[in-house]
Parts: sequence; C-alpha cells; structure tokens
Amino acid sequence: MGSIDDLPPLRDVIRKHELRPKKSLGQNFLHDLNLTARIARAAEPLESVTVIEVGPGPGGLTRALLSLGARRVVAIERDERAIGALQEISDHYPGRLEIVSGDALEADYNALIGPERCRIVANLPYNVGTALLIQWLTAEPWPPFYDRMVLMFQREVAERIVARVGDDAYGRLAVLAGWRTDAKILFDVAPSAFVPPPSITSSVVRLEPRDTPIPCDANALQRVTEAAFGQRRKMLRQSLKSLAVDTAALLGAAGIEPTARAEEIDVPGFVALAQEYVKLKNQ
Ligand SMILES: C[S@@+](CC[C@H](N)C(=O)[O-])C[C@H]1O[C@@H](n2cnc3c(N)ncnc32)[C@H](O)[C@@H]1O
Repeated sequence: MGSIDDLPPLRDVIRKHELRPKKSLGQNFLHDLNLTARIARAAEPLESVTVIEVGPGPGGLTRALLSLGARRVVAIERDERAIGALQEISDHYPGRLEIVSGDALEADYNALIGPERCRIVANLPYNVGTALLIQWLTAEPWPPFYDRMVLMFQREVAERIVARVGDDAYGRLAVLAGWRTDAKILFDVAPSAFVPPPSITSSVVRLEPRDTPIPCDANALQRVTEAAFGQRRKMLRQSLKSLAVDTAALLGAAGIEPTARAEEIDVPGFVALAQEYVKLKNQ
C-alpha cells in the first residue's frame, strides 16, 4: 500500500472506526492510496477547485484529493459511522474538508458549493450511482454547477454511459450523457482493489459538460427515451404509444421513420423527438 500523507493506512482507519462494509449502502472500500491518487489525478488540476465527493466512506479518495491540492472538498456521506474517520482527515487538512452527513440524492448542490462551479469526484455506491448521474445530467440551469465529473461505476454501467448508436450498450443513459456531456472511460479497476471485492470489474469515467448542447427539455428527453428503450425491439410507432400523443405526427415532425427502432436513433434524433413531444403536449 502506498502512502500519500502521514495519516494511518486505510486498513487501520477502517478497523479503528469499525467500518464493516454494509451492502445496503453499496460499500466497497478502496484500500490502496496509490489507486485513489490515480482517480484523483483524473480530476486535476485541483488547486483552485472545490470538489464534491459523494460517499467518502473511510476517506481514501478524500485523502488523495486533498493531498493533490484540492482547495476544498465537500464530502457527502450517508453512513454516520464514517464521520469520525473523516473528522480525522479534516483535522489533518484544517479548513479544507467539509463533511456533510446525509443522502447525496437529497443534497442541494448549489447551496453546498456557492456561486463557483465545482468538480464531482466519487467512487459511487452502486445502488444509487445511476440515479445520481441522471440527476446531475438533468441539472438546471445548464451549464451546470460542475465543470467535470470523474466517477467510478461498475464496468457495465460505464459502457452504458459512453455507448454510441449501434453499440449493444446504447440506451437511455447513453442518450442523456451524450446529449449534454462528452463521456469517456479512463481505466478499469479490478475487483481485487476493493474490500469486499465486487463480483465484476469497475471503470472510472470522465464526463465533461458541453457548453451548448442542443436545446431540449430534460424531462421530455427522459420520457421519450424511457418509452423508446422500454420496448427497444419494437418499432418506434409502437413503443412511443405510451407517450399519449399522436405517434405518427411526432415521428413525422422529428423526421424519423415510423418503422425505426430505438437503437437506431442517434442523440440528435432523440433530441428532435423530445422537442416535438413538448410541442404536441402543449397543443
Ligand atoms: C463504493 S463506497 C466508496 C467509499 C470510498 N469513497 C472508497 O472509495 O473507498 C460508497 C460510499 O457511498 C456511501 N453512500 C451510499 N449511499 C449514499 C447516499 N445516498 N448518499 C451519500 N453517500 C452514500 C456509502 O456509505 C459508502 O461510503
């Protein structure tokens, strides 16, 4: 295990604070500070940056972010057992770590960071990772409260985020991510890096918000992609019926063949469908 600061090794921190991993909180802890530093480096430069970290747990990634110079880390953790460990890190880096005890799904990010944009860096709990990402991708106003996200997901989820039309993993998540961000898988992390080891490989993904995505209502895009990919093997003239608008008019106005299937429609195609859906709904 490498050391990036003179705080105790993570294994000792976990033992001292009795942080026995809980499945219900998606807890798979990283023990190797060299690895947490590699994740943090993907968010560099950090010097003048406020980082939001979701789920710091015993603080391996938190320590890496602080040792690499993040001006301020706001760490949101749901497990109260971790607060003592985080407090020790805060004492080591006075004034730079703000610990928020609570649920990241309920957090008011704008209020937490103030007027400046932040960077989101996290080894996300697998049970709420996708929900958090969708929240951040559909944030308003846009450009959003963050300037970059560096996030760890299960490999299968990472593939769904970066997929392009024609890929097996292409679906709702890829459309939302592709609409508003440029997303890339940076590297994989083997199950053996975690305690307890998950059954599958994880991947670190970088998402950079586009300054000017094609204008579109995020809720409408979610509705349209949900309907289309909910029945992905059906033709759109059938799968979009659940939207309760005139499907032929919708597809015609968006310039999409009624016999096409969701997996054949690229991101601009879905944006066009969402724009026309809003118009038809408001008629
Ligand atoms: C995969 S672990 C990562 C822990 C640590 N960052 C690491 O890399 O070792 C996920 C963390 O998210 C926390 N967590 C789970 N659900 C959460 C939620 N809704 N809001 C905030 N934190 C949450 C868990 O308690 C756990 O500490």
